[in-house]
Amino acid sequence: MASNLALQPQAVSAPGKVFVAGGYLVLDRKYTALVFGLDARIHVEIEPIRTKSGVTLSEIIVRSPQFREAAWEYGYRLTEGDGGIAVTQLRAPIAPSSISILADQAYYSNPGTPLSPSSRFLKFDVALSDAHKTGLGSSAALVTAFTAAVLSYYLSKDEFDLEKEEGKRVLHNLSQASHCAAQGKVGSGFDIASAVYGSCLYRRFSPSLLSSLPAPGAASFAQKLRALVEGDTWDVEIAKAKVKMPRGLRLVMCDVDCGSQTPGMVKKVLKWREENPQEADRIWGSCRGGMRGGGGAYAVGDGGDGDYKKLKDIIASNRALIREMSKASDVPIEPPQQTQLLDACSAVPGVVGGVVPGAGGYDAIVLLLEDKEEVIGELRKVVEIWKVDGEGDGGVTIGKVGILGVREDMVGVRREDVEIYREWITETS
Ligand SMILES: Nc1ncnc2c1ncn2[C@@H]1O[C@H](COP(=O)(O)OP(=O)(O)O)[C@@H](O)[C@H]1O
Ligand SMILES: C[C@@](O)(CCOP(=O)(O)OP(=O)(O)O)CC(=O)O
Repeated sequence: MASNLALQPQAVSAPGKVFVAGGYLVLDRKYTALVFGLDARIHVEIEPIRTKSGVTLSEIIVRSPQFREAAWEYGYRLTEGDGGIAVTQLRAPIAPSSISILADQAYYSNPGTPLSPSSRFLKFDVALSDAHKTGLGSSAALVTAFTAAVLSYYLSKDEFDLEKEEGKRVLHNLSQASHCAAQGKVGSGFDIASAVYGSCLYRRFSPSLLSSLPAPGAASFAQKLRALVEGDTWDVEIAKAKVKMPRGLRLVMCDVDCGSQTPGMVKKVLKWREENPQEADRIWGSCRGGMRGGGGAYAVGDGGDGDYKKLKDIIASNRALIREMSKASDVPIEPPQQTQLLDACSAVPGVVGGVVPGAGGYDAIVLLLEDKEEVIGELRKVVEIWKVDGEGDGGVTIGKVGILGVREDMVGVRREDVEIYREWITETS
């Protein structure tokens, strides 16, 4: 570990995601997912604590200066028996920070104001708990950028280099372990994969890798965690080269206001699969066929004839299978309200098609379309006046639909120039 004198400010950003194909299936290692990274990023800047009085503090202070009262203070100590460094949240209300988190605008739909005319980030006049998230994977991008910033800060370049493949591999594995610990559950981890690598085809790691670790702080935790994240037993498969947006196309995401959230969708789908293995295997097997075609089509484009027929067919048959799975499991993955919206958007000239991203439900859709102003203009006309009459299926009424200011991006985690954040960083008193 570098000596204190050598610690230099570092900054890292990581992208959000949109999950395009393979939802639920990817929870099983037999299947892969197609996930796109987005151009909305979360940034983390880390630097020595600067106190006005010159006093040295043995603390890590984390702040989200875009939000009200968003500062967390931690003390740290080395545990016995190689349990690692234990981090304890402190109660003392000391203000500023050494680690700062800054999120691009598209992560939240709250109105914000720039600190200065050239400011890339907005100040939101709300607490973080009142922020309206747009669901772009803020927690995974945050954990990834945070982990990368901390590793870059405390380790020498020989020990950790974000620009090297090995650095990315260790960052990926450690971020997965941290995100699972923070969320208290093991998802497929597709969001951490896209935060590190950008758009990719993703096959998950075996969940048993993490369940065999001792609890954080318990004897030999540090040593076992290190061996796991640096070793070669981590069996994730990430194929970046297989995913390219066909020339001339782009993704557009729409945020859908709705009065209902459906908790427990994953649990319910997995229960259905357990109770109906034959039906589930048939549907999932067909989805996998579609995924192969889909991944390939995204990679090679559509022969340049401009009508994207092959892609249209793949999207249509994937959606039909998703609806079949929705019906069989009684989970609103692509509920009728979203079918109507997707069909209306897909009928706009220049729109190739669209799906409900990730776990599905009522709150978003993602569309693939020709990257032309007039196509977005026509699409805007359709979504801005979109209204489903009366209460839809399941008692859910869809409200306003908005186009988010994001698009796909191939770039994963990257170092940033610390100067971008200057106006957001304040001294500790
Ligand atoms: N700007 C931010 N600063 C600090 N924490 C944030 C910020 N944005 C999001 N988070 C954290 O990420 C969590 C959101 O995670 P999650 O509910 O999984 O949403 P998402 O679908 O966007 O990943 C929040 O509970 C919050 O703790
Ligand atoms: C069901 C899933 O396969 C995909 C869920 O994708 P979303 O994009 O809906 O996820 P969140 O951002 O966590 O809400 C679960 C998983 O793979 O972990």
